[in-house]
Amino acid sequence: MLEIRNLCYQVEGEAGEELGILNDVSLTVEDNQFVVITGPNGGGKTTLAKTIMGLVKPTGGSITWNGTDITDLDITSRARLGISYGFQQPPRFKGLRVKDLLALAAGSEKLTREEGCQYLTKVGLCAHDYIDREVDASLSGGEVKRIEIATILARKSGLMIFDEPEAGIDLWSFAKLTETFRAIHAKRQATLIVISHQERIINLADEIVMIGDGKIQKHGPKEEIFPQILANTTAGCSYMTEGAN
Ligand SMILES: Nc1ncnc2c1ncn2[C@@H]1O[C@H](COP(=O)(O)OP(=O)(O)OP(=O)(O)O)[C@@H](O)[C@H]1O
Repeated sequence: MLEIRNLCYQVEGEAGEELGILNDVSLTVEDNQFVVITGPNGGGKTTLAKTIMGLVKPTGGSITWNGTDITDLDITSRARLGISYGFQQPPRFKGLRVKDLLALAAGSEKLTREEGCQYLTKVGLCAHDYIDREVDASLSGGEVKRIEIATILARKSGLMIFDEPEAGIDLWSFAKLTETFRAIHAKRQATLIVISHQERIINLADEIVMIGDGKIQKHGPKEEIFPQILANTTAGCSYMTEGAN
């Protein structure tokens, strides 16, 4: 179980003022739940994901994973406890091949070529074309992104966090990816936290968390929250509700 209590992340603005990026965020995610975090741009979604992963150090509050307080643990220690994060803009590693990256992710388990290929297939990549390729600048953004998602799957983490996995991915690969998320969830293999604006991903969720202005604006079962979000997309904007005229 993931327990986030009163999490705050404040930074100093250009004029020396305090900016609250996350403001008193509390959230409990039960094991093997599929939670989608959504909300307006700049609301604080990525920052929240990064605090869970250990890439951003909160200025207040606590994060507990399966009873262990991980608030002050570094990213490596959190990864050892089974927490994985997929970047919005994944890094590339010169000299490393896709199969090496997947084997590194799988850790102590020996990863066969066939298993490596299966992970690539799950993210919509034609496995035999990619397994021996170097993870360098010759790969497109969408290819790198899918390879990174494949490494997260190979890690078999207890908590997988994906930041906008749909970004830069074509429709066919996206369909394959949503099917992979659905299958992980159906087998209750991991807790999934996915930052997304995509209806197809939101539809897979057990729960939706809507974040705006660094706060949780809404949180509840998909059946309850999703209709509210859809109804609110035009609220407050007279141009969208009344037309341009
Ligand atoms: N270190 C920082 N210093 C100043 N501002 C920051 C810092 N980190 C984040 N922000 C600001 O905090 C806000 C939240 O950023 P974050 O990336 O978490 O939003 P998001 O909800 O993931 O947005 P998007 O949907 O556009 O990806 C943004 O306005 C961002 O510019």
